[in-house]
Amino acid sequence: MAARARARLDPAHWDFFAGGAGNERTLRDNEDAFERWRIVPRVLRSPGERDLRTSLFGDELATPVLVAPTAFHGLAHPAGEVATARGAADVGTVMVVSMAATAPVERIAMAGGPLWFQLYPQPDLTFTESVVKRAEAAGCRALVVTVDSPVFGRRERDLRNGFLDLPPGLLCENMRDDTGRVRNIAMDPDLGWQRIEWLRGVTGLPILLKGVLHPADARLAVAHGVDGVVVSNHGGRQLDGVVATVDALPAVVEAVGGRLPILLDGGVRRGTDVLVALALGATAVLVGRPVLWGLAADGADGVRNVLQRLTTELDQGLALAGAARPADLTGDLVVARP
Ligand SMILES: Cc1cc2nc3c(=O)[nH]c(=O)nc-3n(C[C@H](O)[C@H](O)[C@H](O)COP(=O)(O)O)c2cc1C
Ligand SMILES: O=C(O)C(=O)c1ccccc1
Repeated sequence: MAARARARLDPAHWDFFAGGAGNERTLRDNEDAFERWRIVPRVLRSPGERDLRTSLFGDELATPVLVAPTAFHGLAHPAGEVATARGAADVGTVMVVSMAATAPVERIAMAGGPLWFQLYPQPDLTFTESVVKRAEAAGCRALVVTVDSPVFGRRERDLRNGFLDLPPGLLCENMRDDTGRVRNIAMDPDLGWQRIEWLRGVTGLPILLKGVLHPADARLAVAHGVDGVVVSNHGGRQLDGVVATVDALPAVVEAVGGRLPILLDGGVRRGTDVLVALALGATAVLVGRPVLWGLAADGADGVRNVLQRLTTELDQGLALAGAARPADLTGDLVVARP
């Protein structure tokens, strides 16, 4: 799917989607780290018909594979995020809409599937609140607050290509203010826990923090009353050299101690990667680039294909490991390679 996407994309846009920060060590390591885990299956457990349904914040999804928030789907396909949402709706999973989406959240919602909204809290609190209210009104079911981006990462491919902004005709439609002007997305170096508390007062939606890697932050997240954490390094696009997400997961799981659902993204490319993440304590995973490749290659069908394949592989992996449902995936079913 990546090869088909690459053949269709402007090389600078391919680089924007595929690239990471700095030397791209973390980008590579997210995938390589899954390579270091092996499955220790159980036998004679009669897994029977598998059941992949996953409950999150009161909603039931058909699969624990969700769509990660990624910017600028209009660069990948003319129908942009609307096509992505159709693909996700078809498989019965959540699409997390990026604040940097090129389609208005109201139009993305017309695809009919469950949506969450990803937020970069803006220094302008009035505007931030209006974006949150807009996402709520469009029917988004949770708020995913990205906390790994006090400044923008150093994406050297983009610097080399001179890729700075969207081409004419594409805009961050969810950054329109009440005057109709489209604002630039600001990364806020002053973002702190007090802003999470402020957000808590602004919305009744579940709040997830995306970009947690340190167990101490996971404990603080619990203490501040958030509803979930996403173990993520932004797909290696923020700080290069940061720990791979599947390597960071066990300590976060231990710190949270079952008090919140923990999601993971970064490097998930196979159903067996999903299986490993769930066995290590994640409730669900999100996929970023594979969904973009599906979208660029084949629009909504391509997105559906990618999500369906990951789900089918997970289903088969569960059966072969002796598990009927995600909850049966316990830590003893995986081992780190020496
Ligand atoms: C092209 C691209 C754009 C992204 N845009 C956003 C974004 O707008 N907001 C955000 O929180 N994360 C963003 N991310 C990070 C993803 O949500 C996710 O953490 C990452 O892609 C997961 O890794 P994977 O691509 O290996 O699956 C982006 C990632 C990519 C590849
Ligand atoms: O978050 C990102 O990785 C990203 O690529 C992005 C691009 C433009 C605006 C916001 C985020």
